[in-house]
Amino acid sequence: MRPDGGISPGLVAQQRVRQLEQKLRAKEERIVVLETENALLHLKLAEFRGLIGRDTNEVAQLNFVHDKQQNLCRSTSSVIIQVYGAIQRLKRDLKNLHSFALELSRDFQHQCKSSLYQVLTVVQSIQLQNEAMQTFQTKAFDLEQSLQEVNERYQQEKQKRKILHNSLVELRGNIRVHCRIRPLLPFDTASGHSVSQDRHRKLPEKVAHTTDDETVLVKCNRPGHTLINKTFQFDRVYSAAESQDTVFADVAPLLTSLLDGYNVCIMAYGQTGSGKTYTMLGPQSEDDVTLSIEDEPELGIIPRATEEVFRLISEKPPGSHWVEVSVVEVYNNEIFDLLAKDSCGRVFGVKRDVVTTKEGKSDVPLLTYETVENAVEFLQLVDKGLQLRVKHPTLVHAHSSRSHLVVTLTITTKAVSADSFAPLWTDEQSSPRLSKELFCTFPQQMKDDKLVFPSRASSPAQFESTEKLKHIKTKLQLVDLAGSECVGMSGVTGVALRETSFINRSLSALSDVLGAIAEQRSHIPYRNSKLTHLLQDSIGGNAKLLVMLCISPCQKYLAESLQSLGFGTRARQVQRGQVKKRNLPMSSKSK
Ligand SMILES: Nc1ncnc2c1ncn2[C@@H]1O[C@H](COP(=O)(O)OP(=O)(O)OP(=O)(O)O)[C@@H](O)[C@H]1O
Repeated sequence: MRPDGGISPGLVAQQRVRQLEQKLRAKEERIVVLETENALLHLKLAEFRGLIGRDTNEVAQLNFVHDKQQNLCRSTSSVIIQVYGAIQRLKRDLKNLHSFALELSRDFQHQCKSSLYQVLTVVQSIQLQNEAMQTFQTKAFDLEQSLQEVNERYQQEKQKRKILHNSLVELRGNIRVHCRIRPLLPFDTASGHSVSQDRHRKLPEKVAHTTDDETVLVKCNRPGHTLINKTFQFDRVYSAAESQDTVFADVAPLLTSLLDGYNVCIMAYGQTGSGKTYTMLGPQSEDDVTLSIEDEPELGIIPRATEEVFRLISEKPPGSHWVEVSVVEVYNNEIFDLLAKDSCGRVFGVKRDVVTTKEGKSDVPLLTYETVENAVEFLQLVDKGLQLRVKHPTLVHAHSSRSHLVVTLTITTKAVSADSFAPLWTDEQSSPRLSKELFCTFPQQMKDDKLVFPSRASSPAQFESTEKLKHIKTKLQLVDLAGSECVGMSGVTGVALRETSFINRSLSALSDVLGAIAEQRSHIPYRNSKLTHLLQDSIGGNAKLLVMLCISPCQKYLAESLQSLGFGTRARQVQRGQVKKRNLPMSSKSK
């Protein structure tokens, strides 16, 4: 140190060196530290470089991934853009849809409202209808009740009508005689010219007239001859103008009786050409005898009666009745079966015989019976039979029938045993009577199938005879008699004369039978001719007979007309009175 108290420069330099040395040492230490740190940093750098090397790969990979992601992002963006566009469109659609749905919903609401309104209206109208229906138901119930009452009354009235009908028919007698005067016809003039066309020729004189519908007046005043002025009364008289319809209208009630259990016979009697065949069958041309339902206005009693029978049957319980037909002709007192067939099925007339069964009824063994179900089938059968009927020209007309034609409809009625018989007949006034009568009067017959079912192998009646069911048979015999002419008038000789003689004999036998019935003789000579024998069940006794007298109005046939009117008058003498139903044993009468 210096006396002035100041610090020498050496010292200051020393201090300075010491300080610098200290600083150096501190710097060196610092350098060591820094070198250490540097070394460490180098290490770290190396480490980091290593890491960087690794990371560079990773970065490359990441870059790759990044690129990919960017690509992905780009494609995603485009997808997103597309999706966005789609979403926008969807939004628009949704918006449209929404507005459409709104519109729809408004419509729906509107429709709902109107439907509801309609439903309400319908419900209201248904309610009204228901009320009306209830009123109707009440009315219908009332009506049903009154209908039932009316029906009951109708059934009662129907039964009363039946009683009245049968009483009326019974009061009219079991033999009725009607007379039909035919119009003048071309063959009435000698030349055969038409009556209306041949104005210059003198018209044939008419001698037979109707004065009312029950009286025939025959008036003839020829110079040199006795005056004839006679009236004849019959149950009904038809003028020339009266139609087939009118004639049948009076016949039809008998058919009701047929189904009530009576045998019925309708026969046309008269001289040749007087209109018997016309009345019974209808008009027939020379070469064609075919009957047809189409010729309706001209049809005669036989086709009409058959139609009526089928109509009446149709009102009965189904299957309770069936109809069989036989067609025979009685020629020269022989019976010919006009429905018999040869082995080839051709129809030809076969001779048959008529016998009396032990019950006193007439039967024709082996006679052909055909079951028919309607009038058309029936007409076809009758047509076949008519083809075989014997006809010859006479002086009166060209196709005169030389045989008696007998068409028989046998109606079989199914009836169950006595205790259950009534139900089948519930609609018939006569049913209780008939059933009672059948089972009281004919117990033997009901037991004896031979009576109820005569010898017919093919008959359904016979088939069912062993069953509990029993059958009642009634017969409708429709007869077109051969002409009752005088021999001189018909102008026949030889074989034809023989025919005429047989015809007249059988008609005379018929007249005798009616006479015997009229006189209530104990013996009725049915067996004097095949004709009367055949018709035995339908004439007299309990049967109803209608004789249709056919006469010509011409003076030329005066004698024949008077003869026919006489026959009719005789037939009419038959005592009127209660008619018993069919099937009474007739043994005492028919011998
Ligand atoms: N009421 C009538 N109306 C129109 N024509 C009739 C009438 N009656 C008969 N005739 C006609 O007279 C002719 C002779 O009649 P029909 O053949 O019926 O006589 P018939 O009595 O049966 O004769 P026959 O006994 O000879 O067979 C026939 O041409 C027929 O058409």
